[in-house]
Amino acid sequence: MTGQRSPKDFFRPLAVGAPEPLREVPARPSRAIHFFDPSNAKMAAKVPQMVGTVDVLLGNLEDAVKADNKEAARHGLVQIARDTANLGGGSGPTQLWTRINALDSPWVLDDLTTLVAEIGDQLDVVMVPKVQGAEDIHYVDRLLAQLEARAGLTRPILVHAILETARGVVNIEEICGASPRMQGLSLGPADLAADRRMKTTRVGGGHPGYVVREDPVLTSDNVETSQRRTYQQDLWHYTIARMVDACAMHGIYPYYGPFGDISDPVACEDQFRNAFLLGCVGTWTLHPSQIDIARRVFSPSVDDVRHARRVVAAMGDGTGAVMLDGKMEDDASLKQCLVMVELAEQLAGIDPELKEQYDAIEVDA
Ligand SMILES: CCC(=O)SCCNC(=O)CCNC(=O)[C@H](O)C(C)(C)COP(=O)(O)OP(=O)(O)OC[C@H]1O[C@@H](n2cnc3c(N)ncnc32)[C@H](O)[C@@H]1OP(=O)(O)O
Ligand SMILES: O=CC(=O)O
Ligand SMILES: [Mg+2]
Repeated sequence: MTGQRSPKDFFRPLAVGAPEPLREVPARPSRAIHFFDPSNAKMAAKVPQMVGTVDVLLGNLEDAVKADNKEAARHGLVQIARDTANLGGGSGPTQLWTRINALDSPWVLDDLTTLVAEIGDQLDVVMVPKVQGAEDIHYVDRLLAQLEARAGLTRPILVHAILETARGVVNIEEICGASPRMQGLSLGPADLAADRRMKTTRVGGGHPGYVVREDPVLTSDNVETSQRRTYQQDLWHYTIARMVDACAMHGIYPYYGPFGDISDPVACEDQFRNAFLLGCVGTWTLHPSQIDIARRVFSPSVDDVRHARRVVAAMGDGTGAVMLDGKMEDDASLKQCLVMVELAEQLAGIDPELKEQYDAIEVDA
């Protein structure tokens, strides 16, 4: 593809002395990417006690941080990273991510140069907002390599793109394949709605006007018999499905993004679950009350793990077809079950409560 590196150069470091790019993106649990504003003293004070209780802590520098607080947020993040034990750095229970300012903003260059120099060894992933195409990833890729080399880092910092422009959606495959640093994509429903000129005013979630109405049921005299019910549809289905395919094709991870109605945990849970079922591995949490919802939704249920283990056991060498509870299982349903079993194993490795629940599962033949 035009502008892409040739296969032989794809995994070469982009600066002398920069760490070797990874061949495979590590599958680290990231059910909740928890956003905090490092310039907000109350939020910042809560961060140390959140380590170990949430998969990812993300110091947000972009939207939702007031322009006057941009520098305080950047320096606040450096301070928090330095002062908080076991935060980020490729191992440990909680990763450290940041969302930098947009690439055309007056703040982004200082965001990257400061953060990589000061806390690059702790920073696991840099989330880049409003990514339009591969050129944005190429810019960040080269700059990160130069900064990593200067800082003497031995582990590459990964890059995550937010899909929040129409052009970004159109260019989704080239964005995912633009660099071995690409870790994943998040849906940015608020900016995406604005960029598409959708007629919504919400941050993610559904809309009562986006419905399908059932057909009229008529009597023999052509009179409608009852009220026609409507069914609310998911505004984000198309975009999330595209993200899931593009990410799976490139071996990287898709995430739902923000759900802004903090006071509606039920709808939040539904939106997160739709994304989980379609293939997303996690979501953003904007308020502490959303963390448990994300953790619950993006961890396979005990019933699903029990069923998946039963199918794996019944399928023996993994070929052929068997009947379980009146349903046919074969190589393809086995592969789905293995996704569930592997995710459960991975999560049990970092979540003692889940480990206990999964370990207690008894599988009958
Ligand atoms: C729209 C597209 C996007 O870009 S979404 C991503 C950008 N937005 C964000 O990052 C928003 C992050 N969240 C927030 O700013 C706050 O949670 C908002 C939504 C403003 C609500 O804050 P507030 O009114 O203080 O809520 P509250 O009174 O219920 O808070 C209770 C205590 O919890 C704290 N808290 C709040 N949010 C967080 C958070 N994200 N991380 C850590 N702590 C948080 C509050 O400071 C408050 O603390 P305390 O009990 O007063 O000490
Ligand atoms: O940044 C997120 C969005 O929804 O916009
Ligand atoms: Mg946005």
